[in-house]
Order: sequence, then C-alpha cells, then structure tokens
Amino acid sequence: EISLKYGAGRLGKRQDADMKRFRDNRLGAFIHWGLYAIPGGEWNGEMYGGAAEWLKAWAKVPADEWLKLMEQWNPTRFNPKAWAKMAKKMGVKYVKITTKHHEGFCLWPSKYTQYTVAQTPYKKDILGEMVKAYNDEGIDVHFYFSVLDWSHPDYRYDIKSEEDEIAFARFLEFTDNQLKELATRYPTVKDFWFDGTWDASIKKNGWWTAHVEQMLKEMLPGVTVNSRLRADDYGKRHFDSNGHLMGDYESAYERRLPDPVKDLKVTRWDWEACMTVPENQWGYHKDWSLSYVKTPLEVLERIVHAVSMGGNMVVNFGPQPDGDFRSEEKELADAVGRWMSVNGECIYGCDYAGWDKQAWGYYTRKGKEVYMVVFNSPYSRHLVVKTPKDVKITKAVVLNGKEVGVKETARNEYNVDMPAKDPGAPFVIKLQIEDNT
Ligand SMILES: C#C[C@@H]1N[C@@H](C)[C@@H](O)[C@H]1O
Repeated sequence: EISLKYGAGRLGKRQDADMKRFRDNRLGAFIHWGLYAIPGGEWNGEMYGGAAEWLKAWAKVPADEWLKLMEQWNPTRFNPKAWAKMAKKMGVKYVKITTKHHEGFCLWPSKYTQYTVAQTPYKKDILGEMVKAYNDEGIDVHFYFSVLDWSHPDYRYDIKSEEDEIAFARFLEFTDNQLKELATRYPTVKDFWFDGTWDASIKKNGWWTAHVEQMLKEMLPGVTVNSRLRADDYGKRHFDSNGHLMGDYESAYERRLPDPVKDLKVTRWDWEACMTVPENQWGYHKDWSLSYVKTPLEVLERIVHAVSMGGNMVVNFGPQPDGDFRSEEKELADAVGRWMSVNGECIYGCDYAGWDKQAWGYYTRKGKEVYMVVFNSPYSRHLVVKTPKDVKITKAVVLNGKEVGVKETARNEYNVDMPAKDPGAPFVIKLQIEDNT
C-alpha cells in the first residue's frame, strides 16, 4: 500500500450506534427543493428535458439572472407538518434535504451569502422548519450540500493559476463557514451528503475534503459523511489510492444499483443508493411525460434490491414551487407506505443474507431470520431456495399471512410453496432456519 495523508480515515464498516442507526434505517427520502422548482424545466418558453435542477446550465442562464428567481420564492402552500406526516406514512426513517444545490440558493438564512431564503418574500428559515417537523415525527434529517456553487465568484472548476489558487482558497473558507453554520444551527442533523465534488479543483484539494470530514465529526460526534465528499492525496474519489472506502458509506449509486450477482463486493462496505421517479428529475419538472416514470412497484423493487445487498435506498421527491407535492409523488408515498406497513420488517434493520439470488426476488436477513421478498411468481407454484452448507429451513410463514409448505428437494435445496391465494402483489415469506455453520 502507498502512504496517504488524506486517504480513508478507517478500515471496515463503522460499528458505533450512530452508524448502526444509519444502516438500520434503510429507507430514506430525498427532498430536492430550490429556485429551480419555480421554472420547473421551462425557460423563456422552451421546455428542457434534462434534470430540472440543472436548468440554469441547459438554458445557459447567467447566475445573476437565475438568482433573480429569489423574488418569486414564496411557497404559500408549504406545510412542514404535512410533509413530515407524508414521510412518516411512507415509512421512511430519514429525509435528506438539499440545504444548497449547485445554484447556490440556501434554504437556511446563511450569513455568508445574500442568496438565501431570508432575502426572499418567504423570509423564514425553511430548513429549520423542515428539520423540526421531521424530527418531531421521529424522522432523522440528513443534509445534502453541494460544494459546487454557481453563485459564488470564487468557485473554480480547475486550479490553473495563482489567481485561481487564491480565489479557491477563499471559496473553501466560505464553504467551511457555511458547513459550520449548518452544524451549529441544526445540531440534530445526522449526516452530510456532499455533491458537486467532481471538478479538478476539488480533486486537487483532497486535504480539504479530509478536513471537512474531520471538522464535522468533531462538531457533531457520530455524524456520518458520504464517500462522494472525499478525494485523497492523488485526487482519487470515493475509494482512496489503496482501494479503501473514504467517508462512512459509498454514495456512487445514483439512479443505478449494483448487480445482485456480479457486484456482491458492495456487501463488504456500507452504501446508500438514491433514485429518481422519472428517468432523471431531482428538482420539480412541470412535464413528467418527457421520460419514463417508475411505478410504485418499480420503486419498491429498487428499495428491496438495495437492502438485499446491504445498502440503503433514498427515493427522491421534488416539491412544487408552491410547497405542495405533485399527485404522482403523493400516490407513490401512499403506495410504498401501505406495503411497508405490512412488510417493513424485511427492510428495517435488515442486511444481505448471503444466499444465492433466485428469479422470484430477493432475500434480506436479520440475525437468524431470513426473508424472501417475492416479486415474480413462478408457474411451478414453488419458490426454489438454495441454502448455504449447514443451513436448514425449518418453517416458512407469509408476513401477515399463513404458514406455507417447505419441501427439501436435494441437499440444501428446497421448494417453498406459494400462498394458497395469490397475494396479487409482492409479498414476503419469513423463514425460520437452523444455521449450524
Ligand atoms: C449530477 C447531479 C446531481 N446529483 C443528484 C443527487 C442531484 O442533486 C443532481 O442534480
């Protein structure tokens, strides 16, 4: 291994109570809310199909013109308590909120920039209202923070001159100040999810990314930080030059998931995926007909897929400029919540089972209990299960249902019966096992 000053701060999974809580939570929601919600993908009468929170870039809008949107920021229908109840009903255990996206507009009244809610008709600390409402419902709050800041004159995409060096040093100090402000004003925050860290300017300042991780962990003991913040001495991101994960969990699975057979390496570390409901819309977009919109079942399968491989899943919501949610997102939260209310025990506190994936769906595991989450019912009416050596199945019961038959068909191979009446939706069978490994 090569010696690194700014590589991984720790080897192996964190096992402290705060990380266990992060891991056991498993299901989160993303809230992407900012000035970009106002135009909703349309600029000067032209509709752009790209991600709505990147409209400034697609329509080539200068920062000062874009930030004039602040004059329209007044979400009159924003009801933080209703937002928190919607999240609770969906069964999410945490919510990741965009404190500041690439546009540079802050949902909190930062004293380090003029581009904040305090300078809008809304005036109030909208981030603080959300943190309180979610925490009051027992939901953890995580902060999304974009290092990339299109509003700041000292941001640099690369460092090519002494002038760049001096300006970017000012920018990093500005960013430190905003992060300290967030950690001080909202001490119940449990995680910082950094984004906008792909530019050469950041990769050339791996020391700063290590400093940010250390600074936040000193200010908020137990707080978690995603791998996407981190660059090492040589600009390597997420995993350092010795292949060790930096930060507390891998955060590279954005709108994609590891393959359940070929990518089992991810089960060796903590990771969290995040996903959009349309193909690629995080912020509010007026027209969801421009791309495929996942059904609640397709969202649910991605949640189970992540947990079956030892990961968390964060489902994205892009609130409207008026502070309400579009109907598709309300229906999604309802549908996932209904399923989680019956089957949540196969998600919360569960992990990779270590059993061979089968066509009918996914395994999750909690200690001695193994769950079969069935998405595809076989014509044979039997669910094939192959157990590891020295593991036997002793019983199988449908969650919120009846026991089903289990027949050993060969060494470590079983046919588990389908429920007598087809549930007509993904269902869960809880296995009792004898594990003599
Ligand atoms: C690219 C990019 C960003 N990363 C996602 C989490 C969204 O914030 C998107 O704008």
